[in-house]
Amino acid sequence: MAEKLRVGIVGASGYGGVQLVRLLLDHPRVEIAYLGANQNAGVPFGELYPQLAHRIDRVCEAVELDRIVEACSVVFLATPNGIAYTLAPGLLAGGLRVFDLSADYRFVNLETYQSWYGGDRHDAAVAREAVYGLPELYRERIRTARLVGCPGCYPTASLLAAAPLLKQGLIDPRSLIIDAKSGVSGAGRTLKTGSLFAEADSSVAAYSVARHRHIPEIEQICSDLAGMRVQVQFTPHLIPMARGMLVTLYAQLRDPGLVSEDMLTIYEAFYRQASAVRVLGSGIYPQTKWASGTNTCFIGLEVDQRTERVIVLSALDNLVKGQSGQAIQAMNLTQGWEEMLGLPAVGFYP
Ligand SMILES: NC(=O)C1=CN([C@@H]2O[C@H](COP(=O)(O)OP(=O)(O)OC[C@H]3O[C@@H](n4cnc5c(N)ncnc54)[C@H](OP(=O)(O)O)[C@@H]3O)[C@@H](O)[C@H]2O)C=CC1
Ligand SMILES: CC(=O)N[C@@H](CCC(=O)OP(=O)(O)O)C(=O)O
Repeated sequence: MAEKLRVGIVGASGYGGVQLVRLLLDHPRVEIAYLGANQNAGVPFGELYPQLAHRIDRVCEAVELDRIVEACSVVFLATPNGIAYTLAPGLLAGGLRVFDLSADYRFVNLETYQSWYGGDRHDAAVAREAVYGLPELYRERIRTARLVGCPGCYPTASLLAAAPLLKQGLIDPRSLIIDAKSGVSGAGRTLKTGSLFAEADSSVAAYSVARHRHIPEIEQICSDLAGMRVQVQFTPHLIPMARGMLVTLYAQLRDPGLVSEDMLTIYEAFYRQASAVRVLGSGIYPQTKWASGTNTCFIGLEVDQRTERVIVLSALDNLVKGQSGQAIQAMNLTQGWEEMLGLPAVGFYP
């Protein structure tokens, strides 16, 4: 049996971190060699997450570059925006492969990043090397990447819903409207008033309307797919559940003669090789519950012949296909392993 790949997780104490631990503990080809945290540095992981204490006996360490380079061949950065770009240059120089779960390495243009996220960046050469980590769209580039900027939940659910339409020129790209709903874990484990039970329970609300930070990221990839500049209307909502995401996308068809069955055939062909995407049959619309705990994105659609619009629905688990699972899927590709190795495809349902 080949030696196991030594992987590290920076931000192990957060929601993304604990998902990575959960999934990597059951991955047959890796061993967890390092866990890093910030305020929780020095705390045994099993104390933070007693439900995993019987599976992993590691302390969350302070984030020190030399220690990570010495311990690992691959590292996942599950940290808030603005941390990865301080670490990735040193980790790459130390010979590691880096999978960043934050937004730091998702942008081709660093000025776009800085105008939406702020920060003072001096890592342009490293950023140029980064590959956008959505395997369904950039599989071949990911295979050879040393640095992968993994997309988060909203861009993943939105782009998987939109990609066949844009790539094949089926819609007027200016008509794209994306309505998205996220469970509260999307906001991370850090304390925030909006994530309190009394705020989020029994209530639904939109936020960051017309100014959410995922707009430029979604537009960047939509433009790449369409071969022209695309602007989208994107509205996120917080809904009272712990995990899960549902996107409803609307767009005006170029050919009003297309019916739902034609469109389903197009989507099925587009995602035939994509083991993390399931295109549902006619009249079946996805539920977040089906995707819970899995690295699968479920897609359903309908053409409304009255309005000449297509409506595409996509559901995923924000913490798995929308975050940690996606990063592991990218790691599998860089190692030449089966893309879904170690990743659950069957949900908890109900
Ligand atoms: N939650 C989600 O659904 C998704 C999140 N993402 C992205 O993934 C990343 C992680 O998100 P999430 O897991 O939700 O976040 P959490 O808030 O749950 O966890 C953040 C983690 O980062 C650590 N951290 C904070 N500051 C530093 C620092 N200065 N140096 C090193 N580590 C630090 C924290 O350590 P400590 O606890 O010790 O302070 C903690 O482990 C974010 O960039 C987020 O945008 C992407 C897709 C979906
Ligand atoms: C509910 C909630 O607060 N969600 C987060 C999405 C987190 C995420 O996915 O962030 P990145 O893709 O940028 O890493 C938000 O709206 O900012």
